[in-house]
Order: sequence, then C-alpha cells, then structure tokens
Amino acid sequence: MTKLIDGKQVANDLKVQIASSVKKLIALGITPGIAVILVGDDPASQIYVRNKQRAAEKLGIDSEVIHLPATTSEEKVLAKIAALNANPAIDAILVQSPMPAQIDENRIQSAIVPEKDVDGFHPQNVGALFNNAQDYYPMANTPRGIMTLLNEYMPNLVGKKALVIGRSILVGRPMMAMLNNADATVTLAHRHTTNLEQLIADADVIVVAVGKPHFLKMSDVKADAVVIDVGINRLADGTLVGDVLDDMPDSEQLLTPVPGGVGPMTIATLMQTTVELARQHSTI
Ligand SMILES: NC(=O)C1=CN([C@@H]2O[C@H](COP(=O)(O)OP(=O)(O)OC[C@H]3O[C@@H](n4cnc5c(N)ncnc54)[C@H](OP(=O)(O)O)[C@@H]3O)[C@@H](O)[C@H]2O)C=CC1
Ligand SMILES: Nc1nc(=O)c2c([nH]1)NC[C@@H]1CN(c3ccc(C(=O)N[C@@H](CCC(=O)O)C(=O)O)cc3)C=[N+]21
Repeated sequence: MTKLIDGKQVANDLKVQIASSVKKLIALGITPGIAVILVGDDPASQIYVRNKQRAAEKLGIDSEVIHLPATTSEEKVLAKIAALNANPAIDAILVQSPMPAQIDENRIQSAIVPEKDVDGFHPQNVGALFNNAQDYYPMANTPRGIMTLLNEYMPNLVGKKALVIGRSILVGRPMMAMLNNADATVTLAHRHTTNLEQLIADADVIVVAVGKPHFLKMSDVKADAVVIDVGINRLADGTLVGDVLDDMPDSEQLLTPVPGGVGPMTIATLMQTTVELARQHSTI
C-alpha cells in the first residue's frame, strides 16, 4: 500500500484548535456565525452542506442554511446575500456551487462583501492571494487545507516542482497561487495540456482536481512524490473514489485517500476561516 496521508487526523487536530479559539471568542461575547446558501436539490451538495453544518455545531459556531428551490431567480439570491451582508450576526457567507443555470455564479460571488467571503472567491480576495498580500484576507478552503496537509507531510516546498491538474476557481487556480506563494515552481495543467505524462513523471508534488476516476496512476509518478487527490466521484454502485488509482502496493509514495483526505480538511479549514472572519469583525 502506498503510504496514506491521514487527512481526518490532521482535520481533527485543527478542529481542536478551532474549538479553543471559539471558546475564547464566546467568553468575550462573540459567537462566530456562518450562513450557507444552497439553491436546488443536488444530492452531493446536500451531503456537503450537512457536513458543514454538523462541524459548525460541534465547534460552537452558529450556522444557518438557506435552502432555496432550483427555480430561484438570480435577483432573489442577490437579495438574500444583501440581507446577510447587513446582518451583524453573520461573519461568513458561502454559496454552494454548482448553482442552477439561470444564475451567474460570478455575479453572486462578487455580491458577497469581501469581509464575509469565506470561500475567498471575491475578486478583491483573489487579487490579494495572487499578489501574496501580507495582511489578512480569506482564501479558498480546499487549497488552503491542502497547504495545511503539505505542511505536515512536505514542509519545505521551496524550489519543489508542483503540478496542479485542473484550473477551477474553487481548487486549481487558488492552489496554483498558494504553491507559488510558498516558492514552489508551479505548472497548471488542464484539458489542452499536451505533455501531461512528462509533467506527471517529473513532479515532486501533484494536486489532482479533475473529477474523473483513475485519472492519475501512482505508477506514473516519482518514487518520492506526494500526491493530493481532490476528486470526489461516486460510482454507479455507490462507492466514493478520487481521481487517483493506487496501483503501487509497496511504494513509499504519499497519497491522500478518498474519503478521509482532502474532504475533511476542506470542512475544518472552512471553520477555521469562519472563526478568523469573526475575529476580524470584532477588532480584537
Ligand atoms: N475534496 C474536496 O474538498 C473537494 C473536492 N472537489 C472535487 O474535485 C474534483 C474537481 O472539482 P473542481 O475543481 O470543481 O473542477 P471542475 O469540474 O470545475 O474542473 C475540472 C478541471 O479538470 C480539467 N480537466 C478535465 N479533463 C481533463 C483532462 N482530460 N486532462 C486535463 N485536465 C482535465 C478541466 O480542464 P479545462 O479547464 O480545460 O476544462 C478543469 O479545469 C471534482 O471531483 C469535485 O467533486 C471539489 C472541491 C472540493
Ligand atoms: N462554495 C462552495 N464551496 C465549497 O467548498 C464547495 C462547493 N461550493 N461546492 C462543492 C465542493 C465540494 N466540497 C466538499 C466538501 C466536503 C467534502 C467531504 O466532506 N468529503 C468527505 C466524504 C463525503 C461523502 O461521503 O460524500 C471525504 O472526502 O472524506 C467533499 C467535498 C466543497 N465544495
């Protein structure tokens, strides 16, 4: 078996720290609050939103889910966001993607005030990340959680060859920026990349966020590589698999499992960002 990175364990350690920060804030009269807007009935989204709500409850963070029908207009979602922007009990706003086709996700994400933009999607926060700004700003939680994992398993990224496969706003693009900010040499691959095999064979760290089962084989990566599998794919028989096929039984390579790798880190990091935003709002 390839050595597995224990995302659940690192996420649990992080949650212990977050719980203690929440306690301190509550003692000062500040309860962090997150609002999640879910439009439509996508079953996977419902599972993730439930996981987020459960994590918030356990940590003492107030959470509110606003579930709107799939036919909701963009104006209605914008009105909800305006109300949450103005609500002092809410520190963090997350609009679950994907959204139904009648809604322009970019318009929605830009409508959230940057100070409550827990996903780090607002252009102001994306800009801060790309400029490696030194003041506080929220950033995308899946890649940030991956940086926390890498800090445990590959602490020195300086000069490392990092390959990110997939360029979504949610994962690939911010991942590229964070690895760049950590002084890795980053390549961002996508559908039109022509030398992917060669890039895979050469990389020290690979983040795969494509959404296709068995997209990457461990036998194609270096013997000392670290592979981060972001993919969440549900097969016809109901099993959950990532984007990586672990075909190297006795190797020393490091790989994040699915489930139990990046997913739990995403949730824990979302809670971490929520608490940071609450602290920012309180001016403590
Ligand atoms: N564990 C977690 O916490 C999270 C998991 N996920 C999961 O990660 C996966 C990716 O999600 P997301 O980032 O939203 O991705 P998207 O579905 O938005 O994008 C997929 C990316 O993969 C690229 N791609 C598709 N086919 C190929 C190919 N043959 N060769 C190279 N690149 C390819 C696309 O390239 P192009 O841009 O050229 O089309 C695109 O950039 C999904 O399974 C999702 O469920 C997502 C977020 C969090
Ligand atoms: N605005 C927005 N922000 C997001 O962060 C966001 C989003 N939209 N849309 C969808 C993706 C996906 N995502 C996941 C969160 C948790 C798990 C998770 O908990 N995974 C568990 C298993 C869950 C299961 O059993 O299905 C694990 O990997 O162990 C997975 C994926 C956040 N996303």
